[in-house]
Amino acid sequence: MTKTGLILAIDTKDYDLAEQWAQIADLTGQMIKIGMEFTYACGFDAVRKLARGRQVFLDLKLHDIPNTVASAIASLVSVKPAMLTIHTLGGKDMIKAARKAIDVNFPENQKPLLLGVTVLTSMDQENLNSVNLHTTPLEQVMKLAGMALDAGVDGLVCSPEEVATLRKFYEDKVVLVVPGIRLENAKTDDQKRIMTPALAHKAGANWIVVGRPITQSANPQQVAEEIICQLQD
Ligand SMILES: O=c1ccn([C@@H]2O[C@H](COP(=O)(O)O)[C@@H](O)[C@H]2O)c(=O)[nH]1
Repeated sequence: MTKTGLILAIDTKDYDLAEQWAQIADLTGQMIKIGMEFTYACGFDAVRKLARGRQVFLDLKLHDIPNTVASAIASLVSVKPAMLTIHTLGGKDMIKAARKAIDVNFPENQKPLLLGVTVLTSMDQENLNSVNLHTTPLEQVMKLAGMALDAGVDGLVCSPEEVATLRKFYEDKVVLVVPGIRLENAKTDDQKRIMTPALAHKAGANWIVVGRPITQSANPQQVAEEIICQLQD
């Protein structure tokens, strides 16, 4: 069975709260995810400060022309992220430029994994249709996955619903990072393609990403520990 780790999503505009959550992640041995909310609100000095001494997934979901994405990635070296994201919908030229930017700019032992976001976990069939995509989420994820892996990503961000198919097809040749995790299998917010931690682990996720179910709970550390228990075989 694939080993699954927990990544805590630090989605807040408040530096002190981010530090409190990151310390819970430190105690339970988790990686932290820094995304747009914290970065835009607190700035890059704060990102570097929060990242210092920690394993960081920098989830900025870059999506622009190849030259701009490559230049942006070159500016992220000082954060020393373990993983970073681009949108696969940026296309193969953008992905190849991102690959090259990592290979050229990051020191050999500090190259982050390049992850391609496939179909956002907040999108269901209706949402796909609304952007004129008349495929199922699974078909769209598989199509983007093939293109993105050919173009040079190390792994994919997908919903738990696609993990088993991707794992069967690519075996252990791809890193699968999986948000859309909910403690109950019931849709209550913006996440549409969801699963519990235990089921995402069984399906073959390398990492699950969890934010609000931990950070908005009455006892974040306890919930994090309970989730980690669900990831044991
Ligand atoms: O398809 C995607 C890609 C990224 N995310 C990010 O993961 C976390 C999930 O947080 P929750 O509070 O557990 O919903 C959040 O930072 C998203 O930006 C995603 O949800 N789906």
